[in-house]
Amino acid sequence: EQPSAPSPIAAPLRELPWAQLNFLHTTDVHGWWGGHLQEPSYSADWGDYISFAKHLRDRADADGSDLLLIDTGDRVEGNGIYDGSSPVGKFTYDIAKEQKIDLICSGNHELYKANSSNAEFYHTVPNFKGNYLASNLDIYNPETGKLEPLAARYKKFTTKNQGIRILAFGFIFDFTGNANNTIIHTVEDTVKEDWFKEAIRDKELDLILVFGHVDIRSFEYATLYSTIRKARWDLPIQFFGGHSHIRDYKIYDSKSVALESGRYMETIGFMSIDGVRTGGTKDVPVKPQKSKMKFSRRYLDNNLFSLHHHSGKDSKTFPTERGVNVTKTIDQARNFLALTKRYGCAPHDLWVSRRPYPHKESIFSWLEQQVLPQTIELSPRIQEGRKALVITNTGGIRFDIFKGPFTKDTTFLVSPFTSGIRYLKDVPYKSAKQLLKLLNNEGPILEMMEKEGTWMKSPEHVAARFRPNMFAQEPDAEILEPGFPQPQPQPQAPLWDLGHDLIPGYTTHDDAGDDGDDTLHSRLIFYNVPNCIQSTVGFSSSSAHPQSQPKRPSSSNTEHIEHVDSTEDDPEKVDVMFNEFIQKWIILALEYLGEEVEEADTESFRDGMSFTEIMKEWVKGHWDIAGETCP
Ligand SMILES: O=c1ccn([C@@H]2O[C@H](COP(=O)(O)O)[C@@H](O)[C@H]2O)c(=O)[nH]1
Repeated sequence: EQPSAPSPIAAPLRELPWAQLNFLHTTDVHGWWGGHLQEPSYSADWGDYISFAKHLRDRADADGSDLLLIDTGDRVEGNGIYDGSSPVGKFTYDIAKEQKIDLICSGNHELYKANSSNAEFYHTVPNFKGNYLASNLDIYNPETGKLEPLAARYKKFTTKNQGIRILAFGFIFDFTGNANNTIIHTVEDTVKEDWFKEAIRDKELDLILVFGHVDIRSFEYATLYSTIRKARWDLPIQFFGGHSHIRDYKIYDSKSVALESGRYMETIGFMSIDGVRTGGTKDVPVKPQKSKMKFSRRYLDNNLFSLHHHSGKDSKTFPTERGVNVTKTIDQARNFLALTKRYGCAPHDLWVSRRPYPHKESIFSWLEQQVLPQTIELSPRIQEGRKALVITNTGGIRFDIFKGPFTKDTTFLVSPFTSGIRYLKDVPYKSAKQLLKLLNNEGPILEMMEKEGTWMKSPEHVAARFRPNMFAQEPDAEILEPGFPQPQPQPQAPLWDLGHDLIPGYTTHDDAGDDGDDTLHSRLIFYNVPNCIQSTVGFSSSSAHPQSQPKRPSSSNTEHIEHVDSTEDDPEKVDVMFNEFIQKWIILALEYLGEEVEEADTESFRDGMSFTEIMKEWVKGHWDIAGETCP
């Protein structure tokens, strides 16, 4: 782990369900190679993961089983190690490649910008030569300009010890927000391709493995499952997914399941299968597929207490030379980038999902009530007496702020993106004031987003559309102030009786039940958030816009353009300001409201200064307590 990482706290653990064929799975790492330096439960780093995988590979070699490592994309954007270097990603590729990953693919974050997809072409694909798959992804070759698959469409291989013959595909969901140097073929189109149909008809197969940057409860995986199952009624099909940043496990049928392994190096997913047919090796005879196969999953908290336990090692025997070197490389990169440089001191925690919105400890309430209005009120147009509505998407905010030092690192963890704020001058207020509802509630904009698969919320929150019980019910307004709902102790399995005080953390409920997490935790409550929040700037406090602080985000189908109360102080026109990332949706929504606006009418705020920089400036100006100690 990194030198400043907090030590993990001992906790009751469930064992690894080790079997004939085993997998370790990472997804949505988003550059968190250094692990979590403020959270003991997730404080192991990529170097530790390298040591851990080595021990498990040795175990497989010793008992004749197999172990495969999988990563399902979104390795970039979300941490100073990636976003804080110039050019971005300077250290990322060399760190990532030190792990021996058997199957790897791209996520959407590798594809938002041409420079990151080209970096896949130049770095990740060759670094994982033969293991990178791109079943539905093409790139315009930056050397020749020709469109070609980013990597092989599929791969057939035989496992080292058991001789299991595996056909693997590496997909990305039907993403449409990519830069124009890549092309994504929809999954529906891809399964109709001759090469796909031929590949799955291969008779010399023991298992089909579909991994991808795809929500395991999505239409895309449902399509892949039904297509393959129709062709191969009895073959095991193992899915690995990602993108929605959650721990989840789906059972398709008795021979097909899917695992999703969280986000940000918080979780290492473990999966095992027993009863797979073996093609035979010199040590293992040909064995038929068992009529009753066994699939098991475990979500490991990524900390050294867990990793030592599951590898049967201790602090002396765990670190491998390669792992230690990678830990050092990460530390050197962090130092080079001065990620611990302090910009201010956060007076208390601010949460993305662990408090409802609005709430005094919601990161969105902080942005809405402090950062955005206090920044934008200084702009010349507001100083001249104009008013503005400032709208930003909640998905641009990626992580919590903990009480204490707010560093360069924190800046990128919270807001890694480069988009700035843009504005439309003098929009009729009668339309502008309807915007937030249109962006947040069901209606034409949400229908279009669903169709396109582009979202304004964070992936965790988007995932809730397939998982209706994911979030706590909206609490009543009364309980929001002055305190907040306390996590309830959860009745637990017998390990609870060992007398441990359980640490709050993931308590995953999935298709196999409640026993997937390796660490027994007390339950954390998560709350849903709207797509967008809005600040009002330049309004007198008595005429503050009614929608700036929704009491309860509404989900009614008819409310998206309902009448919003007018007051006498209503201006005739306001500036509509918004995060550049949602410009398309702002324009569409205004058009829907009857305004004639187009991209060319928008202007950049403060010469395109990124929202990330804006937040950093605010922290320096408001939370800087030079000389004072910061807890
Ligand atoms: O420039 C950007 C890029 C993305 N977002 C937000 O992130 C999600 C996608 O996140 P994943 O990790 O891929 O699931 C997207 O829906 C946006 O909400 C952004 O705000 N700005």
